[in-house]
Amino acid sequence: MTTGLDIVVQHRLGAFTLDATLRSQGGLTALYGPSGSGKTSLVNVIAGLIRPEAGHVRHDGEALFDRAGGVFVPPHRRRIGYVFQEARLFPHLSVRRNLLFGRWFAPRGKADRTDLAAVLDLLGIGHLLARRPGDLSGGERQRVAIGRALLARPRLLLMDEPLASLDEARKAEILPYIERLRDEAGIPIVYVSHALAEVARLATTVAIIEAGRVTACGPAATILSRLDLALRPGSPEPSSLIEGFVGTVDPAFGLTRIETRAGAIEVARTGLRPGKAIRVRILAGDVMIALAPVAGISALNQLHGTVAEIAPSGGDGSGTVDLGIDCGGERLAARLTRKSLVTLGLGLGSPVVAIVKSVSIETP
Ligand SMILES: Nc1ncnc2c1ncn2[C@@H]1O[C@H](COP(=O)(O)OP(=O)(O)OP(=O)(O)O)[C@@H](O)[C@H]1O
Repeated sequence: MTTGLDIVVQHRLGAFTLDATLRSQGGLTALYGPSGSGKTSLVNVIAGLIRPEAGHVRHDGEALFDRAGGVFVPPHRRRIGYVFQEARLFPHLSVRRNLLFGRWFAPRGKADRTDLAAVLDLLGIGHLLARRPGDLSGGERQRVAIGRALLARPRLLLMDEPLASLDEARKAEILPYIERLRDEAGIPIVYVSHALAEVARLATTVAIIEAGRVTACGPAATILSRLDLALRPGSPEPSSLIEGFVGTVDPAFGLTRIETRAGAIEVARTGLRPGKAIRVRILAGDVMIALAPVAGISALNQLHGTVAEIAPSGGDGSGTVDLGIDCGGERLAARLTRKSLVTLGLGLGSPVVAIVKSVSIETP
């Protein structure tokens, strides 16, 4: 029997197409991607809230959905717990009754008192039983919502940005409980997030979702080392992903201006809708560093910034270094030789001009 999740789905939602393949083995699988990339849709497919046009969803070898085989297990029969962004507790019920409501859905005879005690202990919510949701902090409410889902004895737990509505302090408070859940409860978790730090901390497996497709999926360490949203010094080929929107188009030269916090970036592309949110990727090896703007050069894009990070790109003794350059709040990765670093006299805080040789568009 194949264990874990095995998903191949195609489904249209208006103008959006979900066309995703995902396989993961237990632990915590993070679905990571920008807003609107299809994370929630994929979770809804797993939960059975969306019936895809084609494909299959299998869990531990059992088909929950199989278009060709005519299988569709309804959501309430899937034994899948779902924790949303906001806790969705019943405001008029105590924490205890909210929790027991979850247990009501557990398969008969399987839930007993030990379950409740174990869940209270796991999530540190034993002292809250008599309170009502309105008297809890956001983090406590979320812990109760997780507890309610667990008490239904799910085979799989779906968590869709469960920390998104919490401030930094509350997030920090709840993260250790999610780690415990991952390590101790033995229930596989599918966890949606667009926060890299959260994914890096929690994920066993990472699936990157972009424009409805899973563009990378594998062990967290492998995928995160390829992830370039944050500069990752020492990775094989660091790059930067910069968010912006489509500005003016110059049809005469076939160029489009992308407005970003790092400054305007011209790309050799037309046909992009003005105002559309877009991301550009710049490979570290495509960035040259100068101490002042350079005239008489073919590169169109020169971004002003300061050196915020310097790290050797290979092991010690490597001839190259990776720089993290802060350009108006965006982080640009640049790879240059150690000799250039010394010749230019660069150190942390040095003002520089990043000359960008090539740019690719990430979200067409
Ligand atoms: N019922 C629907 N009809 C038409 N379009 C839809 C429908 N549901 C979702 N979409 C579109 O599908 C795309 C993916 O939405 P989804 O909520 O899955 O993204 P997401 O990655 O979870 O985003 P976020 O991080 O903002 O929650 C979006 O462009 C959304 O507008």
